[in-house]
Amino acid sequence: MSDDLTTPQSQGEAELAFEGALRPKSLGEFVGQSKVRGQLQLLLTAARMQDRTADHILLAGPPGLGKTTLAMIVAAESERPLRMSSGPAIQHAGDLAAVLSSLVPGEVLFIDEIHRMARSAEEMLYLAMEDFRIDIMVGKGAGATSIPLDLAPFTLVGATTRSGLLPNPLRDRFGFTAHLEFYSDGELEQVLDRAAVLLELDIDRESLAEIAGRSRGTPRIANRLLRRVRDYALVHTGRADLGAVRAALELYDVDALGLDRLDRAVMQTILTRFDGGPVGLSTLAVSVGEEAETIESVVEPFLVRIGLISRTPRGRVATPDAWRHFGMAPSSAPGTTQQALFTDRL
Ligand SMILES: Nc1ncnc2c1ncn2[C@@H]1O[C@H](COP(=O)(O)OP(=O)(O)OP(=O)(O)O)[C@@H](O)[C@H]1O
Ligand SMILES: [Mg+2]
Repeated sequence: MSDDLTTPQSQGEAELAFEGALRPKSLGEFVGQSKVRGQLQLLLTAARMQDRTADHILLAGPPGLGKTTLAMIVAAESERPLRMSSGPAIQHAGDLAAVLSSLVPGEVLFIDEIHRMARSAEEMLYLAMEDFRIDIMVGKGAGATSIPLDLAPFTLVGATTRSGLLPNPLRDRFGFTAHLEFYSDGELEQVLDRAAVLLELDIDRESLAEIAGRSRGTPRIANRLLRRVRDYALVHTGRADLGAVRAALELYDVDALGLDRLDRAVMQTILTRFDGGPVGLSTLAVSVGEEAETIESVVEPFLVRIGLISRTPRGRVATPDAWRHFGMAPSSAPGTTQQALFTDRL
């Protein structure tokens, strides 16, 4: 991925430390996602009333919307210890067996990017989730035997940016799937307001609204832009006002809609190379030199949400708003790029 200010993925250690400091610690502090919050609250309260471990929870949604934060909150609210792992770290069933067999009763196990776990581990996880038991294979070939091992009851919290990639048997074993949505500008203002207090930054409402509007519906980006505005105020203007916000965001190429370089590259490609579309996902990915997965899970959901592209059975199409935002007019001779039109992977 690029290192643009508006990529929703986390960028390095400094940002991780910063995120840790700003992470809400309870459901009450968690801004927005009111539906998901209500659903989680009920599930956790019921478990607590019966003094049992909560059902397994799957958190699905684009990067930076609060999946890791919610996993930590689940553990904190249920007053249980939290173990953190991730799909890429579980490349063999043995990796998972080691984690599962060392859990203490009631522990919350967070597996980030769960769609990237090894297949063999996935199968072990089915049994573990359902019966709190795993079968450990010993030996090879005809002499191989499986030894059953009982596990302490645990709550699995899985996070994924690609819930479509999860096999059905795994998805079905979660008691609840939370689909996180992009945040409204008003909600992002609340996120920023809270962050400004924690950063001891004096900033007015108008400025917060301006940052919120350019944050791609994503708290991680909102917080990152706020940091750059803080820098700008420190170095140049002495205070974080609308002038500082506009100048800082212009300096970092964040446009009025919060589009970043990759968003713009995708839009320009659809508009100019493909005459507004329709164009298929993999053709688009090749054209902008980015992986189809990134386009599909990071770029496209946001562009669809703000109404710049729509998905049709024949591929991605630019909307009239898109032509307007980029100051272009639809080509008067549609079909001139027909030979470049593919409708793969709709
Ligand atoms: N609802 C929220 N209220 C306040 N701050 C939030 C909220 N959601 C996320 N944040 C902030 O955004 C940052 C990123 O959130 P988080 O790390 O939980 O995202 P994520 O969904 O796990 O992203 P990824 O898919 O990249 O792992 C957090 O550090 C936190 O400061
Ligand atoms: Mg995360």
